[in-house]
Amino acid sequence: MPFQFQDLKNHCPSEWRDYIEHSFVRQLGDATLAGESFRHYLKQDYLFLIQFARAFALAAYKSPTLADLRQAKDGMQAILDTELDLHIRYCRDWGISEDELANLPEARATLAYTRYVLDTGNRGDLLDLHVALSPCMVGYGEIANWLNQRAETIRGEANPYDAWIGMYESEEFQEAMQAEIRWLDERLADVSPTRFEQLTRIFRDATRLEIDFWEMGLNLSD
Ligand SMILES: Cc1ncc(C[n+]2csc(CCO)c2C)c(N)n1
Repeated sequence: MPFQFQDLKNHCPSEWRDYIEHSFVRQLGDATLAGESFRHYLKQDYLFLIQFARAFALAAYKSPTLADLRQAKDGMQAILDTELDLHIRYCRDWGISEDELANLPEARATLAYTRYVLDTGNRGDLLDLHVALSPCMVGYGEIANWLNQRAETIRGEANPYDAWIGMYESEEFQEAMQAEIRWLDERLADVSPTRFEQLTRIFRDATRLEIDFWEMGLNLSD
């Protein structure tokens, strides 16, 4: 039986659920999340995005084929040329200036997660790195879909977090998420059970670090 991305989730169902259905996510959906928590999250997410651009640069270095190299370059370019600018504008709407963003210290949860991903990529190969990136690449799309099928979720102007959900439910983002799943399904089909066990550990750890990122937002921890 070839392995698939779905098998990674099946190997840590409680961690995956705790990430997707986290209190931060629920409160964001039903519009009860404290603005202060969301602002803390947004500020740290700016720093997170910068480190993720580095992770795509590492993916380029670790690319065995031209197609992989181009894919890594596109990922880095998307963050540097589009997403960071969008994020800066979004932060401004929430009262966070570019100057403030430029002088932020990294919270421990941001440090732990991003450096874990970079270290996993450094030690391993491109598949290890993609598995470490996958809770980020796939989870946010799943979160938007989970929120949309939840009765308690409020959409539209009554929810100040509506634009956040809108970003990750967008066709463009959902397509990028599916492309990542297809890439992983192709590679995972060829791995041995032992190799799959190693990859499961990486997936579980990265998912736990996503949970910590939500916790950091809720608790305003640095
Ligand atoms: C903690 C945290 N986890 C995941 C994402 C989502 N995300 C960040 S970079 C990226 C790749 C797209 O170019 C995606 C999907 C986030 N923003 N913050």
